[in-house]
Amino acid sequence: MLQRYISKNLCSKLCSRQRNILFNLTLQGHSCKQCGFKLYSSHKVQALRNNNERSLLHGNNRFLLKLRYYTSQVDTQKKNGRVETIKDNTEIATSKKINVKLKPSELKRLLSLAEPEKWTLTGAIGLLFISSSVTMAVPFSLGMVLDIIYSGTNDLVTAREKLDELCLVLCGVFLVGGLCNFGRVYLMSISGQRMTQSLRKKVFSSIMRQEPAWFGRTSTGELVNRLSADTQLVGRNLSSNVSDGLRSLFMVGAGTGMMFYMSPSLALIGLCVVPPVSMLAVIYGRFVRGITRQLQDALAETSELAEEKISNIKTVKAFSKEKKECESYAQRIETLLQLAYKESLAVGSFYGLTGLSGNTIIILVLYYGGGMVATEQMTVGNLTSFLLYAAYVGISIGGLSSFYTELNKGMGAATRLWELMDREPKISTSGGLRPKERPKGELILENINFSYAGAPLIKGLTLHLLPGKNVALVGRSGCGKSTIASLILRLYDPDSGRVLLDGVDIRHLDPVWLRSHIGFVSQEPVLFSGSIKENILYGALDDCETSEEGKEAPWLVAARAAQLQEVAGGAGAGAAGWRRQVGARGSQLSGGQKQRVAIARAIVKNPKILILDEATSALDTYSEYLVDKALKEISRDRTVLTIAHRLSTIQSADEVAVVGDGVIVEKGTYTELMAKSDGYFKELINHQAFINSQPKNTTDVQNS
Ligand SMILES: Nc1ncnc2c1ncn2[C@@H]1O[C@H](COP(=O)(O)OP(=O)(O)OP(=O)(O)O)[C@@H](O)[C@H]1O
Repeated sequence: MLQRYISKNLCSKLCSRQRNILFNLTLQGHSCKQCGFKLYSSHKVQALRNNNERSLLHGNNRFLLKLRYYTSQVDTQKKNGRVETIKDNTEIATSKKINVKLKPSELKRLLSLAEPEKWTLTGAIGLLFISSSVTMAVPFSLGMVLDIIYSGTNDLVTAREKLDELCLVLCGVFLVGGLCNFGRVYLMSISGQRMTQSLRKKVFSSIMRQEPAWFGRTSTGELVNRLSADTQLVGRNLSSNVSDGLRSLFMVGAGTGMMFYMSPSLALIGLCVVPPVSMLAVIYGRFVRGITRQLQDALAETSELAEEKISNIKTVKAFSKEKKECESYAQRIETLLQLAYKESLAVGSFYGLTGLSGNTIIILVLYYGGGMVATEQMTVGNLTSFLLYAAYVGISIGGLSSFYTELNKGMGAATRLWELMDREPKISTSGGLRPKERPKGELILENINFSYAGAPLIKGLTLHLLPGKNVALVGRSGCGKSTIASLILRLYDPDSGRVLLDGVDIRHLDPVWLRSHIGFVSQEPVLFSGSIKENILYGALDDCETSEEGKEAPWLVAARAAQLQEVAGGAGAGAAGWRRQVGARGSQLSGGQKQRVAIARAIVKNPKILILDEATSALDTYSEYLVDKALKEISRDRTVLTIAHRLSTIQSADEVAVVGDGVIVEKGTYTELMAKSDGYFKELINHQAFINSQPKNTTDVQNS
């Protein structure tokens, strides 16, 4: 069953991606029920291209699958345009079994989340006990009323007076009970909301802390799902669910106590159904925890698909893939539905059985209790009270089962959150040296080796960047130019070798300090929803919004340097112009306009080092001329690394460094490199000149 689960799920996950890369999986398996796919130990299966970690849950066991591949093999496939048989030693896969049984320490950790709300929760629990006591007083009072009525007393006036008195007291008690109930629900609800929001903040900051490589392996849908659904489930568990559970527990305890008080023998008969129900609850709880985890995983995959396709709707439409996307979504929903069916079956059976046991208690009490009334061992009032207590106990056992179900769902969600919150990033967000002086800006990449997911890309690269100099980094597409920029920004750490800033290994520097001195314009600039001004200020340090007397504010200087006046409404652009909204991901701006906002955002903090990854590629010739002029101006006294394809950008650099096969193959001025008769750079430029001279006949659709 377990093995079938793994093969079935893994297979459906892998099949859905349809990538032609093969993996060896060190897993035993049976046939996939859906497609008949067989998974044996060391069997080759179609798998994802990127390094991939998947966790699959069955019952109490989570399986962590680590899938890896070597890029060299992928490249071979790409070049030949067909799938090749991959040698056995080219892929590695491991599986690790992690037990996720509900442990007392985890329950304690779950409860510790409620620590900041302890006083509100204590108040709510106090109110809960009062309101529950009031509820538990009902059967007893009813019994008393009945006994007054059936007492056979001839003194009707006395009976009437007793009845009036009792009903008046009961009215007051019930009013207090109602108020307490309101207070309990209100306090529990607000503390639940507060716990959810605080958990969301913690989880979000854990996500923000992680290094970029981790994001490459983790789906956005899953993260969003953890942030929204899992946190809510945990928050609700610690408030409303605990409240309802405590109420049920109190009612079961008090009800059972009263039953024993009124008739121990009848109580024993009535409660004989409790032990089997409890055992059933334990088995059921384990099942629910497992299925919740699977459901949340499936939901995350579904959200990821929806998020990716909706945010790239123009590409979907341009290729008329609406129908295909709807089908893929429906397929994921179907998987979700199958899991939901399983859950519904389990929940339905459990609720049905607990309801049945509640009713069995009542029938047993009626049967034996009726006999006791007939033999005058019990009064009618006592039997009625007893019956009501039995009914309350029955209903509350149902309530306890629902509490247990929710608790297990909450534990499933909490373990997912802890995985995230406990993860220590490989590159910390802050901490390390923060030199007082501004850096000079001398950068040395020393014998750098770097690989993505075990696939070597940079192989012993050395590069020296001097302050005040502009170095153009050129090379074929995919040779690793952007990766070099990422290494300088310390988005990744090299496998070996060092990146030195003014002679200090950047791994010893505070990443916040380091990045505050680097301005970066990426190849595909990403803007955030908000105004032009807000987007520029996103790159600012502190005081870039305000200006010194008689001077323009730094953000405005940056905006003008990046030729943004026209985007904000012309030369005399006023405050309203700079408040122009850019839309989600900058969708209301053209590619070139987005690039200019990104340039302004990079230079607003007056960085010592400037990395421009094809920063002017989306600009028209005139804007490029203007921005280039501005960039030249602001490049003075800075270390500039320009990743460039355009000839004009390369020609204007002080030095050109050519990347090939993971190292710098050539270095020199443009003229020097072009003077080499059989140089790599010369061939590259000649090839590019040939391509540029060909008529363009393809159009790519950009999601702008
Ligand atoms: N996060 C990643 N995970 C795995 N592989 C990656 C990742 N990012 C880039 N790569 C791979 O690394 C190689 C180098 O990528 P990079 O973006 O550095 O190249 P580039 O020289 O800047 O390319 P281009 O000129 O086309 O922008 C490519 O083969 C790419 O597929």
